[in-house]
Amino acid sequence: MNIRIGHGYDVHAFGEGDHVIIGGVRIAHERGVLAHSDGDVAIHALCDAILGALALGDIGVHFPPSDPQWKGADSRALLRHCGALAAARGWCLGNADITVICERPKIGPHAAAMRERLAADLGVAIDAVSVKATTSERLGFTGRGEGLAAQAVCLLFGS
Ligand SMILES: Nc1ccn([C@@H]2O[C@H](COP(=O)(O)O)[C@@H](O)[C@H]2O)c(=O)n1
Ligand SMILES: C[C@@]1(CO)OP(=O)(O)OP(=O)(O)OC[C@H]1O
Repeated sequence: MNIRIGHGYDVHAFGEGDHVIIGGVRIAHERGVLAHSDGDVAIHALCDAILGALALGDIGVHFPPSDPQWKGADSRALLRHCGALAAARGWCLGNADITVICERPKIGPHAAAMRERLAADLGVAIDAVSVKATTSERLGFTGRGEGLAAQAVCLLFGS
């Protein structure tokens, strides 16, 4: 069996707004995020992990921020596209593990819904997708509440 590993990282600064979208879940919040798309930091990191495992460049190559097509884009559609790129090359997702880094919002209450949506978009069982969170103990830009960050790793397997 062949296996591939991929890693992704993304950041979005907070801006005006009353909600954020993380892991495909809309969460009421006193700030929004600055983004060309819906600014889903967890999905962007996961897309980059999948693209990295495939050695197909990064999310900006496939969905350029300069392209009006992606303005306000639903990141779940981008994730489905990345999953399809893997499937077309004979790769299946073994598992993915995402860590969201922020003081707020709290991710824990939403993690199950995120896992469900991400697993559905990638056509895998929910136990193949993990969503975790950590603060950065008030240190750095996430600690100061200036934005959201996320890291993701994934394993692909193929015959
Ligand atoms: N945005 C966040 C951050 C953290 N959590 C949960 O709280 C736990 C403790 O966080 P520490 O940074 O103090 O280690 C963490 O393990 C998460 O379960 C969260 O839900 N949302
Ligand atoms: C998906 C895209 C499309 O503009 O979303 P953005 O909101 O620009 O987010 P970022 O993570 O900075 O870069 C990825 C982009 O390709």
